[in-house]
This record gives sequence, C-alpha cells and structure tokens, in this order.
Amino acid sequence: MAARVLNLACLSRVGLRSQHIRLPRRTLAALTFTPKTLQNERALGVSGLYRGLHTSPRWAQEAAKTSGDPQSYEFQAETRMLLDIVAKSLYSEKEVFIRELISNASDAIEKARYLALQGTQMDSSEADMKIHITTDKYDKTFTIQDSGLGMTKEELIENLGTIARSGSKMFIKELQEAGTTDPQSIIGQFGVGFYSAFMVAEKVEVYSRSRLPNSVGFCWASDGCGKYTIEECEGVEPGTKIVCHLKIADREYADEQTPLWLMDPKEVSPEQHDEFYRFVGSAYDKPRFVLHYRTDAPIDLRCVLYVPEGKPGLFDLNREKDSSVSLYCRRVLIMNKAENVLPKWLRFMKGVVDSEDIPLNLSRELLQDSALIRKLRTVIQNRVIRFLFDKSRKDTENYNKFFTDYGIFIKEGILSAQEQLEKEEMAKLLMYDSSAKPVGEKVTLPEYISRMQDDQKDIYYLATPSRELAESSPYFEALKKKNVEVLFCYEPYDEVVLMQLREFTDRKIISVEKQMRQSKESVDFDTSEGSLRRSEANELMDWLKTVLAGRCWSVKATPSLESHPCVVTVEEMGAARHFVRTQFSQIPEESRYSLLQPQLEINPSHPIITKLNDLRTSNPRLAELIAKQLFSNAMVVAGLVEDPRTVLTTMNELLQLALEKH
Ligand SMILES: Nc1ncnc2c1ncn2[C@@H]1O[C@H](COP(=O)(O)OP(=O)(O)OP(=O)(O)O)[C@@H](O)[C@H]1O
Repeated sequence: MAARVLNLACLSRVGLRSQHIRLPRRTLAALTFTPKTLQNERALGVSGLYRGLHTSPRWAQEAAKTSGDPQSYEFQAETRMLLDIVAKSLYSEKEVFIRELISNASDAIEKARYLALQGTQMDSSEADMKIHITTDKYDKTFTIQDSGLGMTKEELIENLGTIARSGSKMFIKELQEAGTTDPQSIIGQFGVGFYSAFMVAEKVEVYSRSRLPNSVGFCWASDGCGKYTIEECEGVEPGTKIVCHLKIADREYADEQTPLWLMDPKEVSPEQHDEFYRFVGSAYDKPRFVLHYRTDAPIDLRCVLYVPEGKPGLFDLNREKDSSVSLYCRRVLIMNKAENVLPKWLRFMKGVVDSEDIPLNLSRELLQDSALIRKLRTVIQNRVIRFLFDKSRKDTENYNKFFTDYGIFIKEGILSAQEQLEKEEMAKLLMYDSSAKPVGEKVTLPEYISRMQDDQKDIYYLATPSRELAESSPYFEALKKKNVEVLFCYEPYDEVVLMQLREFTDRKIISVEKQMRQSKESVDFDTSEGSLRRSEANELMDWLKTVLAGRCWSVKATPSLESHPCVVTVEEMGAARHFVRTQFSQIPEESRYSLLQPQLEINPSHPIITKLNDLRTSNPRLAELIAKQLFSNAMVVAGLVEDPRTVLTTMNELLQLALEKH
C-alpha cells in the first residue's frame, strides 16, 4: 500500500468528505495536513492568527508533562474482546481509523459549540474550534488534536474504557452470534470508533482536558492489551490530543506525503485526479479538464484546477461569490473556498492553489484587496485561458462541448473585464457558427482572422435566433454575394458581448447591419436591370417618408439587397435590440421610433418596390398599406419588434384590398 495518509485524496478514499468534518460554519477549515510544517512555529502561530484568535502558537504541540502517578485500570470485558480483535485484525482498510478519529474530534467540537451556545461557561471561545493532524516519521506517530469539549478523568474512564456506543456493541454481538472464526470479514461493517486506532497503533496516548472551567489535564494511555493508565498531566490544552504510536508494519501512516498538487503532474494518474476532484469540489462527477501546473515566476504557484464534467446548474450561474478553490501556502490551508483567487467568471472551476508568496496571516480583508492577490488572479486567469485555448485547438470536440456548457461564463468574463487586452484574451475562447462552415462546426476569432481576405478589414457578425434565419437574412445577403465570412450568433447576449469587445487584434467587430448602414456604395441606376430610374426612386423615397412619417426617419436606396425588397437599419442594431427587449414596454409607442430612428433601405430593382411605385398613383390606399406593411416586416426581420401583434394591424385591410379584384 502506498503511503497516502496525509493526502487529502486518501481521506476521500476512506469516505471522508468535507461535510463529514462537521466544523462550525464560522470556523475556517482547520485541517492542516502537514507533518513537519506544523512543527514549525510560524505555521502554527499563523493558523491561529489567521482565524483571528488568540490561541497559543504552540497550540498543536504543547509539551504535556505527566505530574502524578499513573493509575492502572482494566478495560471492560467487552472492550477487551473488541480490542483484541481490532489489534490483531488483518482488516485491509485500516485507514478508516483516520475517519473515526476525525469524526470524534468533529463531534467533540460540535458538543463544545453547542454547550457554549447554551450559555455553559467554557474555557476559551467557540471561535477556537479546530482540528490538526500531524505526523512524525521519525517517532512513527500519527497525532490528531482537536479543540473540542475534552474529557475529565471520569469521562476518560467511562468513554474509552467501556463500550457504550451502539456500533461497537453491535459488532461484538454479531461476533458472538457468528462465532469468532472470521472477525475480519465483519469488522468493516461496523465503525469500531476510537478503538480502530489500535489497528495501526501499538500504543495510544490520549491527552485531554475538559473545557469546563477549572478542569485539569489527563493522559490516558494503553497498548490495547487489557489495561490502560490515567495520570494527571500539565500543559494540556483544552480539548483532546490523540497520539498513535504506530506499529512497524503501519509506519507508513506517519509518512509525509506530498499533496497531489505538489506532485509532478506526470506522476498523477487520472484516477487520482478524479478522486481528488471529488474531494476538493465536494462533487460526484469527474473533471472534464484538468489543469495541473506550477510556475515560479512572476509568482510562485502550484495549482490543480478542474473543470467539472457536469453542466452548470442555474444555481452555479447565479452564484455570486462562492468559489470552490482552496488557497494554501506551502501546504498550509489558508482559506477554504477562497474568493478572489480566481476571477469571478472562473467560479465553475474547482481545485487548489498553493503559493509560497501568500503571507500565512492573510486575512479576509487582505484577500479582498491586495496587489498580491490581484497578481495571483491575473496569472491564474492567463494560464487558464491559455489552457482552454489550447484545448480549443487540440481537443476541439471536447472543447466544443465545454463551450456549449460553460461559454456563458466566458461571455460574462468579457463583459466584466476592464481592460481591452484582457477582454481580447478571453475572446480567444469564444466560438461561433460561421457562414464559411457547415452547421455544427464552430470557429474562433483567431481562426476567422486567419481566413480573412486581404481587402477585408473588419470582423462581421450577425446576431439572429437561428442558422436558418441567418442564411436567409437580408443583412447577410450583401456579404454573402461578396463571399465574406460572417459569424452567426444565436444567444441574445452574444451581440452585447461583441459590442463590448469592439475589436479583436486591431480588427473592428461589426454587425452586418452596421456594415450595411455605413456602406458608402450607392445604386448604379443606369446599369441595374429592372431597376427604377433615379428620379422614380427619389420620388418613391419622398413618398415613403411621408407615408411612414413618425416611424421611419430616413429612406435610402441600397445596392446590397437582391432577393429582399427592403430592410431597416438603425445606428447600433445590437444596442437597439437589447433596448427593445429590455426597455420597450415602458416607453410610449410614439417615443420608441424617435429613439431608434430607423432608416428604410429599399432595393430599387425588387418587383415589390417597382410595383409599389406604380401603385402609389393607381391605387394610393393599397400602396400606403403595402408601404406600411413592408416597413413593419422589415422591423420584424431586424428584431426590433417586441410584440408581433403590432405588425398585424394593417394586414386585414391589405388582404381585403388585394382580394377585391378577384
Ligand atoms: N476527541 C474526542 N474528544 C472528546 N471525547 C471523545 C473524543 N474521542 C472520543 N471521545 C469520547 O469517547 C467516546 C467513544 O468514542 P467512540 O469513537 O468509540 O464511539 P462514539 O464516537 O461514541 O460512536 P459514534 O461514532 O457511533 O458516535 C465518544 O462517545 C466520546 O464521548
């Protein structure tokens, strides 16, 4: 069995998850899986300091001195029987003893907290609650210390000398019923609690001092062979410290094991990552991407970050602050769920960040606003972006799936970033359908740029609800004719993101509608086949302005259209659509058009337009209705109509007139 005791992943293997360690909520996690570092006074002092407590820096290593004569006691008969079996057990999953001892420590803390809340007078405050685990490879010890309720002498006798608990009792009962031929086969079915320490320890010492006022410390010790001793002890901190002196065969539990994130990335197996991910992320799925890396400059950093296999839920999207990344400094846990270590948009990532450059006494306030944390965040963000961009090129299929599930976070990142450079970095990760690619194949902005024709300056996109509508869009028509690639985006916030981004590597990002509105190309009336003549077109446009007064701000003839009679353009189509979606219902009808100032662009070669020109003299009423309907239709195509019912008002009258002659 590989040495693994102090690896967090090992705890998950023994079925221990963070929620099993029922520490008081306000207690910042106190599991510090560092053997030698814990003996370093600084680390110890800081774990206390960090929690803002006034605990002794030597909390976990008080020099307890026995001060009385050890008194010898015999275990209760049932306990002896249990101990005998446990001690000789060949039970293969011995590491369960860690879970049992942590559970007891956690229970003791809960009890102390409960009593404090009840108003019971206690030594020191509730805020001190913590559990430390240390090992010493040379002394072959595994030590767990908690600042829980502790035990009086009577309680040590009562609790550790007799079996009161149901699990152990049932174990003994089952053994008696089954005969003792194969106790190992049933040991795993019962938690044997504190006694499980004897599976790995040849001697166990329990230093304990009750938190009740005026209590003194005691040392309980036993080799698990029928007897135990209790003697008074000085220098015992309130709470309980259990020192397991390991059997030779089990000395590996005192080994210092490098935490997974400090291991060479090549040495960590996917299974280890799966296990560790579940542990740190309190998750049940697997990671879909693993970023395990280290760097020394510009900041010392050891990271293992995971992107979950599962899709984010509504809760994850709305989650404002909660992070699933733990911050360590040289393996000492500084903060669980540390906000600000990752930018907010990366809140879907889970894992561990360990940096030697982080001061051990980092407070929550410092974490909010520290140049160092900002630097850390930038370094990690850049690395994650590089990693994801790499995935987009080398593992396209999985990246596409990732983008479908988590793309919204990237868009949020772009919207919330301050610097253009930062926005553009994130924008590398965006993916869109493209007019140059078949359905389902997506392209990134760098890919788009690599295919741009020499005379193309800008990046074009069309925001539309679907591919079908994109392909048949009048706005796309002109660029399609010229064989210019257009990105299609389907989500309402896509165009807000692209509008905010404005440019990418010095190329402007422009909607096809804007391109059309800004186009300087004019209609060549002399050569356009079937087109109105210039004078006819001018007259028609003047007439249209009158008919559509109050709704249409200007009318223009465009050479860009082919199969469509007309379109509407506004100055900033994306912003206008956003405005229509979010604000329109609060604005009176007449004010809406003056805010949008729509321009009607007509195709002077289109049969509807040429016919309309004739109709305005032969049947002015029908011509007027058609003009209004054309304008309404164009507003719908532009996505500027909030309520479709408003475009139907003239429809019945129009149909009636159209059918009159039949
Ligand atoms: N760290 C500790 N601090 C205070 N009391 C402890 C500690 N560890 C054990 N005890 C006491 O010893 C008793 C026996 O522990 P053991 O693990 O055998 O069973 P248990 O924890 O009571 O059972 P269960 O795990 O089913 O709740 C506990 O009930 C508790 O009163």
